[in-house]
Amino acid sequence: MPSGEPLSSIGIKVHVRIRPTAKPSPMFHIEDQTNTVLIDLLKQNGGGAPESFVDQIAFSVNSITQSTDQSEVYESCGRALVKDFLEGYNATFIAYGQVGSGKTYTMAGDMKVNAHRGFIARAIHQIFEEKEADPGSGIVLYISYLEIYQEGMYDLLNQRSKDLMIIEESGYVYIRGLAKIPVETEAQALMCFSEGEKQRSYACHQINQVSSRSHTIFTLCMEKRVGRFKTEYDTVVAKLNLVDLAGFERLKKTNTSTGGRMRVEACSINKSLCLLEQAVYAIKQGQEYVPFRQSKISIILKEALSGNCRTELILCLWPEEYFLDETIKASRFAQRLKVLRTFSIHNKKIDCCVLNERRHAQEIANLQQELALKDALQGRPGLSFDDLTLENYSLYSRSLKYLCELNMQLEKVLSEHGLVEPIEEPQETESGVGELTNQGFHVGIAPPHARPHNPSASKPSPDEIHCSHLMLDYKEADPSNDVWETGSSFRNHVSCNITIRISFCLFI
Ligand SMILES: Nc1ncnc2c1ncn2[C@@H]1O[C@H](COP(=O)(O)OP(=O)(O)OP(=O)(O)O)[C@@H](O)[C@H]1O
Repeated sequence: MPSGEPLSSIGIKVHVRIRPTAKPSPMFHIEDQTNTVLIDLLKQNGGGAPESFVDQIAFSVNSITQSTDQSEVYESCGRALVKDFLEGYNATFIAYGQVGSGKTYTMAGDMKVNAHRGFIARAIHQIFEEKEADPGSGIVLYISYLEIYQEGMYDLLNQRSKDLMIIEESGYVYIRGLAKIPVETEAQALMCFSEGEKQRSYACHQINQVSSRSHTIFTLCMEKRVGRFKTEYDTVVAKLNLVDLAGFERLKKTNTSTGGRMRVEACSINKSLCLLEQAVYAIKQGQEYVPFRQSKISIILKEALSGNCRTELILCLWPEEYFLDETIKASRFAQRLKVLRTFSIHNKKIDCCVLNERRHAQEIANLQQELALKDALQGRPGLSFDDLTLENYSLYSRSLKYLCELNMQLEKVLSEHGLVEPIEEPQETESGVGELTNQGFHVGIAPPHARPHNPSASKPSPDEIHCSHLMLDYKEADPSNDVWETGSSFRNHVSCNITIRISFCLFI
């Protein structure tokens, strides 16, 4: 993909991961060839007993895996997205499903056993592998770890953090106060992740012994320098969000229906997921107003759902009879999400030099306008400043500086040798060829200050613009010798009988 080229819209990918279960439902099927999840529905017979499996709902997805092998799942669902991130594209990977379906197992896994490490540790490994393989790429990485617990936002990498605030600026969402920890090695990054994990809110209930009570977003930000002077844009930046959503739960099934903290947590989780679903539905329907601001997780996922981001979702399913309703509900959400389209831009940060150049270009444009206005007022129409480009401008500024220095040098050297009188008031010379001999010709090359001007033409040609160099030639002051040397080594000849010629043409 050529740098800086925006991509056309891309669809959100949905992968399904089916967790192992002792009692799989006979009504749950998968069709590997077409990547379809099929669920049989019982037809109710006038409120009586179900007649037969007559209806079937089909959910088509991008891939389905029943593997318990973490590495296999990462290779098929994660590696490509992390590669996109390393190339400079924003990416988000979301784990979604009911409680106990395997979201945290997929994202975090078990850090103590290598083979059981989840998506986050594997992504970190892939990123540092790439960084180390190409030390010249200058990859710089930062980590943030955010938790949304009962609509409050907390920094898992800073225990003292209070409820953080979301800032939305020019369509981008930031979390004010969220730490961005620079990490140089894989070990440092894993350490950050493990420290954050320790701060997460978990609880034990009937369905899951270690159930997440919050949504978490582990973010890796990358800056990749691509050579300061090679191109205009020299830093590629990208963000990888790894999202472990809390699972929706039926209060009766988790046995948290009798009040207390876990019930409040469950209600908050269910509500936020329901609001996220509403936002997804609104985008899918093409509604003008999308209710992102109704919940923290919705607004944080705004970019992943409809902005500059490559987004993939892993739908974790637990295909037991007991959870069939939850399986259908989760599959419906994923199906809606799958039709959403985002876009993806190769993100580049403009460096200060370029910004300065742009500022100069703007300044020139403003000055040109002013000068044109002045000329018009003074009755000098027809002068054009179009050819004074940024390049010419810097050439001009350099010539000017050079001129001033040379002028002083020239005066000094010549007056030291008693060849000329020091010049108090520099003559204003706009253009032309001055000739200086050791006979005492007064020389003054004044820094031009009026405007880009060539007396011989109303509009300077680009060639003439390039003449704004000062030429310093010298030759032996022998009239028969017509060979001019160029350069400032006339200093060595000054005591001899030489002629110095200064030619310049400035558009001032
Ligand atoms: N694909 C899988 N292979 C092996 N074990 C799994 C798999 N998925 C889940 N498990 C096991 O099931 C249990 C529950 O998984 P996990 O905690 O990841 O669910 P969850 O969706 O994150 O639940 P919650 O929403 O309550 O946090 C864990 O003990 C985990 O090890």
